[in-house]
Amino acid sequence: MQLDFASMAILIAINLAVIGVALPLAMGTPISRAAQHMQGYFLLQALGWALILAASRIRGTTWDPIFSVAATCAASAAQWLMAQTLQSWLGHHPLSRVVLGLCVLGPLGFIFFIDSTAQRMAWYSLCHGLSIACLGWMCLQPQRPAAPYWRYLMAGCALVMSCSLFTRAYLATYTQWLNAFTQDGVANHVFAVIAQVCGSLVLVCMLVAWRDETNQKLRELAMNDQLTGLANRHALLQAAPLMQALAKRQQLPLAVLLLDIDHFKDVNDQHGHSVGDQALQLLARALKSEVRSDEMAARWGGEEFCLLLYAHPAAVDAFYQRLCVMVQQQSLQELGFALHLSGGCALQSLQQPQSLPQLLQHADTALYEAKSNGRGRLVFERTSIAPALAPARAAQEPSPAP
Ligand SMILES: Nc1nc2c(ncn2[C@@H]2O[C@H](COP(=O)(O)OP(=O)(O)OP(=O)(O)O)[C@@H](O)[C@H]2O)c(=O)[nH]1
Repeated sequence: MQLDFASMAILIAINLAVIGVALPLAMGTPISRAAQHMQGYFLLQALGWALILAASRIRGTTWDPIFSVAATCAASAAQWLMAQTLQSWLGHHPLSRVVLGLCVLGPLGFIFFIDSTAQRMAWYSLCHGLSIACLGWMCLQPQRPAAPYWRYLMAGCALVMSCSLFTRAYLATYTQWLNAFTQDGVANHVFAVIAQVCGSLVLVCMLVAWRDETNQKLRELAMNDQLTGLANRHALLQAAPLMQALAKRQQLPLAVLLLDIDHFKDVNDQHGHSVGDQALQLLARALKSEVRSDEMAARWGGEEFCLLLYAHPAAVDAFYQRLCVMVQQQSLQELGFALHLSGGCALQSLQQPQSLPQLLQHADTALYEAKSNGRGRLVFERTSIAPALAPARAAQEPSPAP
């Protein structure tokens, strides 16, 4: 079966136009600015192929050069839109100016060499190949790190495309083998297929990598507290059943510790809301440095933090003491006054494990008791297995107001 260039060009143009038109259906409307650029890329490429085909049908007439120049303009504009899409994803890159220059020089040189089919083709292929090589380099040297594997694949596609365009420029300049975009024969077919497959692959990679990144960011937003960078309540509630099950299976102690900054309202009132925010961030930093990687610290809400620790009561108590000293020292240094903490703790019974809401309820009751009894202390919930520690902590000095 023989496939002539005209049939192939028609198929490619229809294919690109359909992708361009259907893109909003796949991505959902309204589409982002980057997706609009991508849509423009497909539609302009389709237009470029249609114009090349039209020019080949009217060879020798005055319309031939006009259609041919219009085709190169469409392909160059598509190239520029691809660079724009890439930059929307990976950030602005200085090489984009070079791409813009090549996208302008390509059609200009094409007009300059308009009388020689081989020369104009060689020039345009060279400019196009260089600008695609620049896009490949932009994928390898992004302004911000992102999806390395997808970027390597995109850079590989760009390399294949630019090599095929340089080869085409060479063949057009030094051989009779290939001297027109529309010439029938294997060479042009191969170049057309490479351009379409690699061009589409680059854009698909961009879309998939971008979508993955966005999903990842959304997951992080849903699970993290924006002010402190700690896990949020939702993340803790998700992680807790697994930690409870692990503690039960391995017979580990599991403590639910609620921590609350004392007189935090006064911090805000006396020093301002931004200092209050700094105080929360300071405590979060201390928690991150003290809590082990298999345990969990989350901002429960306001100035209250919830911790899940694999620790016996004595270890929880030691943890609390260490944390209080650290937070007091750091807050004195950084904020000019000392922060004090109250804590309420409930322990999961190894014999009759309670549900997380029950444990939280018990920890909250213990925290309330710590607050009522003067603050600046850790209270264990009464049914927990460390009754001896509660009075010991209760003997502490109540924390002064900041
Ligand atoms: N700066 C800042 N303040 C917050 C934030 N979330 C909650 N707050 C403040 O935290 C304060 C909590 O006040 P209270 O519940 O009365 O607690 P408290 O003053 O610490 O009193 P005790 O807990 O009884 O010692 C309120 O003034 C809230 O406005 C936040 O993200 N940033």
